[in-house]
Amino acid sequence: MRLTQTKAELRAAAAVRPRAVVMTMGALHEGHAALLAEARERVGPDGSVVLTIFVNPLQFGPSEDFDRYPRTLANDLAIAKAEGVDLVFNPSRDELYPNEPSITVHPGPLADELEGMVRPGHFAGVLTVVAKMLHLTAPDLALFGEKDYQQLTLIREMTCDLDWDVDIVPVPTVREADGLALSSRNRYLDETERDEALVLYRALTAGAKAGMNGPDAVLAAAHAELEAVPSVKIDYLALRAPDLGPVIGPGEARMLVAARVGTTRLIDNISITLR
Ligand SMILES: Nc1ncnc2c1ncn2[C@@H]1O[C@H](COP(=O)(O)OP(=O)(O)OP(=O)(O)O)[C@@H](O)[C@H]1O
Ligand SMILES: CC(C)(CO)[C@@H](O)C(=O)[O-]
Ligand code: BAL
Repeated sequence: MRLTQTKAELRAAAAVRPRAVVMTMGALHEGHAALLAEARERVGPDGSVVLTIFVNPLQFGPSEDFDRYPRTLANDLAIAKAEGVDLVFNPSRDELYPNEPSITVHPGPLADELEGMVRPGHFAGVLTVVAKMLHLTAPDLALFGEKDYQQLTLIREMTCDLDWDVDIVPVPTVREADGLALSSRNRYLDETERDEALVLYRALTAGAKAGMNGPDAVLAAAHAELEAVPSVKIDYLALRAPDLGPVIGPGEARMLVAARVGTTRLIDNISITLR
């Protein structure tokens, strides 16, 4: 496994194909490992898997956790090696953004909803760094977790609308045994908050069980669970079509939730079949 910190080294690295990229902000856990394992499986033993680790300042608001975001490079490299990663790209901020970029990606209206309503400008920052990483790594496929469902949807929109020849592969959310979605931010939670955080998954599964009774019943069931733990502050609970447009009739839908547990903001989502 090679570690590169410069764009020049990355570009010069052997152009083995097929090539898969997994983009992360580091602090790797089993959710990231699942993306890397899927990447390795898809490219086969002769293809290459590239992992990017970069805490992207562009996607954090001024009062968000950029400074305290966990940075655990030695442990990340050990996980990457165990998952058969060929190349890790871990640039510094100055390497990736030598100047404050004057041109950034301008996402469509979905970027102003849900996460975007609470984190204005977040998805412009995400899509800008994803665009840069796609150009720099020139992959055949790029894998993203369904845990960040709106991000995945917007990345698909970007590569489709801009005709980029890259396969965007979704990977299902990896959860703890009790259902909590793995997230680098879980390490901010103390013991009490860790228990409280489980209400997100309880709300989603209660909603999914109510799917046979229609959208209103789904939302009511999920709200009832969330309201039972008033210390958890809801940013949004939404039921959408799989492409995050409005729900239109029976069939597949997505329920998405974001909430604050103490000072930690968590997100999760689930697929729901509406009758
Ligand atoms: N539990 C998970 N299951 C599957 N994929 C995941 C999971 N958690 C993160 N990912 C995916 O890993 C990639 C990198 O995510 P990121 O580095 O932000 O990790 P994270 O755990 O989501 O961190 P954060 O706490 O900031 O949300 C994204 O595609 C994300 O969707
Ligand atoms: C896709 C990403 C690596 C861009 O910084 C980030 O938003 C993340 O980790 O999900
Ligand atoms: N996992 C999405 C990256 C972020 O929260 O900024």
